[in-house]
Amino acid sequence: MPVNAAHTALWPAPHASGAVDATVHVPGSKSVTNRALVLAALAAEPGWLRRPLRSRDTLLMAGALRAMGVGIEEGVGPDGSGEAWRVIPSGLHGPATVDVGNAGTVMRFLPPVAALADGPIRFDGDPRSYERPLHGVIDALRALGARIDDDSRGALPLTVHGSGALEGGPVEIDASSSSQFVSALLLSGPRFNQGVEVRHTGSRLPSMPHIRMTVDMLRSIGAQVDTPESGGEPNVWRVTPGALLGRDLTVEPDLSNAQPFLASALVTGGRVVIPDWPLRTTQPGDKLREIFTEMGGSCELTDRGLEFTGSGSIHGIDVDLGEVGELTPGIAAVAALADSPSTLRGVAHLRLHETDRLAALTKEINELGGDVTETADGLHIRPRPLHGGIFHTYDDHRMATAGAIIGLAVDGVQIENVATTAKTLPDFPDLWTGMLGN
Ligand SMILES: O=C(O)C1=C[C@@H](OP(=O)(O)O)[C@@H](O)[C@H](O)C1
Ligand SMILES: C=C(OP(=O)(O)O)C(=O)O
Repeated sequence: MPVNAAHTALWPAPHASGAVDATVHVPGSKSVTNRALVLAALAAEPGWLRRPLRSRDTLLMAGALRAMGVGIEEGVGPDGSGEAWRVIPSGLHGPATVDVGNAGTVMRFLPPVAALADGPIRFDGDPRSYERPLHGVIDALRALGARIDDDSRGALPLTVHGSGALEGGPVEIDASSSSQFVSALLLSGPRFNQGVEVRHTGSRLPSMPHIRMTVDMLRSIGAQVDTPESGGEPNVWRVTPGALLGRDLTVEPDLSNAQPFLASALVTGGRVVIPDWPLRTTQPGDKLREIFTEMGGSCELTDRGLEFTGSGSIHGIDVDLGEVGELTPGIAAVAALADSPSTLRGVAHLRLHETDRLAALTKEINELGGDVTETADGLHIRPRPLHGGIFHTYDDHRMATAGAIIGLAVDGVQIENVATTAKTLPDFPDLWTGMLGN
């Protein structure tokens, strides 16, 4: 289908005729896959990545690393089980061009990698990528010794003129608009001559679980990282220079992408099982066990995975989502169907995500008859009877899945450009209809 046709195409969101009862195998985590690719590319020896997510964001990451000289080959993991990528590090080099699409992980994690390459690396992406904050990464890299041409905009497009090495050392950044600034500098930190010491100077720091994920994954391949949680100063992370090991890593299912499926149990009073739900994880989606329980469900971790059951009632919630911002669209969709109002707080930075998510959720839910108002840092949602209509998605995968959740309970919801779910979950329409038994 030509791109424009895909954009305007309408997908009739399936209406649930009864309680769902399904097992849904959710593909791998975007955040884990893209960190694992970067770390494997910076390692001193080849590594394996099993069950990687294959979606627009991760294929862009793999393509960008390949363009800088890294080998990423299709294969079968060392124990013969499952599809895998074998990542073979090499001397990183330019000239190369990186398409970041609208992937925050690609646009933020790769400029520090490019600073370690020999030669110019040009970064460009979707129109929205020009509007997403990148100044924290650009300013920090300059302070650490990199040369970057960005036409003084502090944003994409830009060129990193890598010289094969970066001095590194201490740097201050304000990461209140994205935790990915911190993760980006830490991920490449072991390869900087002096390592890196990142001090966050802003007020809030969103998405702490994603920073913990960065630290955990760095440690698991041999990096030494000091953090506020390991007895260091508040808001300071320090990575010691050193070689990274090649690892054999199996990617966990994407728990944020499990959200619409769990929501379907809440909305229909049904039951959904997500196999391979990790017992211990840094993924923010794990918080759904608590949030969706408070909203009316119950869950149990068993040998089969996470078994989540809806009670038939959905309750409103008052919650700070600053740590788990990417869950906001799905929670807002469920809240619009609840039996009492909700207040979602702590997510002002969502205005700079794939789209302005606070504005988009307000407009789209209200156009279906809802009563949502934006606050300085979130949403007030007062449930009202909703009706069918077009749910616009603004090239935002999580808007599409939020619309699908509402469509379960409201007849006649049509999702514009459901194909945008390919950013992190290309199988979404099939998994959704499969779950509903269609
Ligand atoms: O590091 C990561 O993998 C992510 C961090 C978060 O970004 P922000 O801190 O910009 O919200 C999150 O919303 C995004 O989906 C993935
Ligand atoms: C904010 C998100 O993505 P990105 O990695 O592009 O920031 C998201 O997936 O919800």
